[in-house]
Amino acid sequence: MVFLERCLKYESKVNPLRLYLRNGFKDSLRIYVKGGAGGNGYPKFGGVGGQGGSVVAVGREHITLEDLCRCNQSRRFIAKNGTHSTHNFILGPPGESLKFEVPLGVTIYTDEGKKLGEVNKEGDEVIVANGGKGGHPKNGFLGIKGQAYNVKLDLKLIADVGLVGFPNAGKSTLLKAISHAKPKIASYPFTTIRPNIGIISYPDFRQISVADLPGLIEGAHANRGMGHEFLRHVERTQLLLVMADINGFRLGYQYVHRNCLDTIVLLNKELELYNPDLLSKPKLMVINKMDTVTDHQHFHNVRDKILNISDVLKSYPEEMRPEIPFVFDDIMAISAKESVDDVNLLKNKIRHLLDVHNEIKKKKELEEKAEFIANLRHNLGERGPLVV
Ligand SMILES: Nc1nc2c(ncn2[C@@H]2O[C@H](COP(=O)(O)OP(=O)(O)OP(=O)(O)O)[C@@H](O)[C@H]2O)c(=O)[nH]1
Ligand SMILES: [Mg+2]
Repeated sequence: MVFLERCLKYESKVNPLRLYLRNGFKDSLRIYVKGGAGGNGYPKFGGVGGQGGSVVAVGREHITLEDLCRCNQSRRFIAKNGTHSTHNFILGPPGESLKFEVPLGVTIYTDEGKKLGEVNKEGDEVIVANGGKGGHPKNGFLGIKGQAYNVKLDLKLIADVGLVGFPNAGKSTLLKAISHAKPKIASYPFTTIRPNIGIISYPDFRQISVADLPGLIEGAHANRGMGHEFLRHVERTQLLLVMADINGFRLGYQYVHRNCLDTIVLLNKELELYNPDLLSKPKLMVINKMDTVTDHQHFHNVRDKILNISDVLKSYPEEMRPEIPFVFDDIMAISAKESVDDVNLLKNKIRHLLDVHNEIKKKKELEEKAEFIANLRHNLGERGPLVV
């Protein structure tokens, strides 16, 4: 713990999302946890043993799963046993709990897949293994063992914006253009093999984090390609930025060429198959590589079709057709590589959309609260006034 505190002091001035860039990216970790055993009771005086300590995960902003490995290389987290009851201490003191720090966005599962809890905010605590009860008259004065098992820490990034698209669409190129991130960029598919995070910094010091994910291909839901397993990282983003290449995509010569609209329909289908809730998020459509086409009418055609997607989908085979069609907040045409103006416009659009949706969310929460209070008042009124 002391070492961890030292690590944290050193890291405390660094933006937590930047830590992922520096430390590489680990999004899953298996550890062993063991709650302390309860202390034995003292039959002669009816003494009760101390409760065993628990193992508790605590959410901390400035930490990564790599830090956790570095600070506890054995990956064993064991709490202290409760003290036996004696003639001096009829009630045995409880064992000390072991608290360890985990990054925000971690969900903890047992090997059987049971979810123990989520850590989403600074200071959130999840009891990962309970300590055993102390021995007392009803259990024959024998302390009970604490829970002991392996658990998996699954990290979902908490970025503001998630970049999704087919491979080669230019997602990493965009991330590089809007932030100081240095993702690998190349003209072949699947250049990005793990999520990258970049921070957009605005002149008024506002910062917005963007997660660039490996490209998705059709059939991703059936584990084709590698994008699917990373989709969980967009589950907690507030805005989805869907990116498509105006020229479409072809995985290789043995595969069919998908035009720009096809790739958007296929992305729609893949996101829906992964988790339909993703489709209710605010979404921005960005058509990239506009510098490669001379005729902008092509973009307008694609945009018109996206706006009429329900009709357009009728012409697609059933297996490609999503049930919940994309509805975008806006559709933009850019050249991530060649146009600084386009990139700046996009940066401002991202900020604007996040602000608008946050306002809507806040308003909705206030309305729900007001409705709850109104219902409460109504119910109390029916039962007559409260007498205190
Ligand atoms: N002409 C042009 N080329 C672009 C543009 N944006 C990206 N590219 C090129 O497209 C290729 C793929 O770009 P990436 O940024 O690696 O694409 P990606 O979507 O991150 O690809 P994956 O990581 O494989 O999913 C690279 O050769 C880029 O230079 C653009 O606006 N115009
Ligand atoms: Mg990439």
